[in-house]
Amino acid sequence: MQSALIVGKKICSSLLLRNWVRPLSAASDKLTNVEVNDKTGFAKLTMNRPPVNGLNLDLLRDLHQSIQDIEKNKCRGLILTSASNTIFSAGLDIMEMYKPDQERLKQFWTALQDVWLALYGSAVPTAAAINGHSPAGGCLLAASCEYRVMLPKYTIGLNETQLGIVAPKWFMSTFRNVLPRRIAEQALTQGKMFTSDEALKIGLVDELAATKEEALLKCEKFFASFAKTDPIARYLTKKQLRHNDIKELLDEKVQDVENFVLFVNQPSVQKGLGLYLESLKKKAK
Ligand SMILES: CCCCCCCCC/C=C/C(=O)SCCNC(=O)CCNC(=O)[C@H](O)C(C)(C)COP(=O)(O)OP(=O)(O)OC[C@H]1O[C@@H](n2cnc3c(N)ncnc32)[C@H](O)[C@@H]1OP(=O)(O)O
Repeated sequence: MQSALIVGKKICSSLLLRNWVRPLSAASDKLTNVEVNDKTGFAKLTMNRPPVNGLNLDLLRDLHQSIQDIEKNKCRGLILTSASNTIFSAGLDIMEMYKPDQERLKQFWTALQDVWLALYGSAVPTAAAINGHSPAGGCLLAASCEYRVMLPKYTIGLNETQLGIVAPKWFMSTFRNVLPRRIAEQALTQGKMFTSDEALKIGLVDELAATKEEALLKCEKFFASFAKTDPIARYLTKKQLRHNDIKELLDEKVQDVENFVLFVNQPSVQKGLGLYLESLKKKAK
């Protein structure tokens, strides 16, 4: 592989002697972990924020950094997955939105925008190995990738309307990029969570796999399908197809943060989030 290491160079080169999988990021306290296969050039980006990979400010910043590192290293594919055995990601960490610190709330939404822009617009081919439940923000991350492989008996979807929340435009365009418009409209208005089988049927995921290992292999097979394409032509094609969605957010990025802050601070929204958090905690008892 041609890529140059940018993080943890010494650790990585010593690892290379005994193992062809090297970590791109060396810090042990990170909420994401990146491993690059030097034979294939494929990077596995693993979210690791127990118990549910709730997307808080720190995880979002970490994800953004990792996506940028993978991109700078000119990896040949990025597979997004989870360290949990049952949850891909529970979506946005509701604690970031409930009784929030106002400055942090802005940073939080900006970090989510940045992750989406980096992942949805990535020059590197992207795939998600969805090895657990994937509601809301978790579904957004998976749907931002170019290919999805899911394990059976989990659920995935943009459930915002069920929480009394309106998904922003760029969540919706991500769904519309994957699903036929009519199905996207129904799914979004119903806030529907799909089982793995249902998700396969409507095309929200591309394949099912029995195990995480099989899911990772299927993602790699997807990357291998580009073997005969020119990487730059491939990227420019993807870029043009996704251009309008990305431009729409870039043009309204600051306004979008303001809309979010205004929305979250509404007393009725705060009340709804509080009740939802309580219901999640009661369920855990
Ligand atoms: C105009 C523009 C306007 C803009 C308008 C604004 C748009 C906002 C868009 C919002 C996007 C989102 O992603 S909103 C987030 C939506 N996410 C969800 O609805 C998922 C909710 N969670 C679940 O369904 C489940 O937890 C699930 C993920 C399946 C895992 O189930 P399990 O039984 O394995 O685990 P649980 O016992 O439920 O959860 C373990 C612990 O994690 C906590 N937990 C679970 N999900 C959590 C979450 N998302 N945030 C915080 N905490 C969470 C639980 O309370 C438990 O806490 P303890 O009891 O303390 O251990």
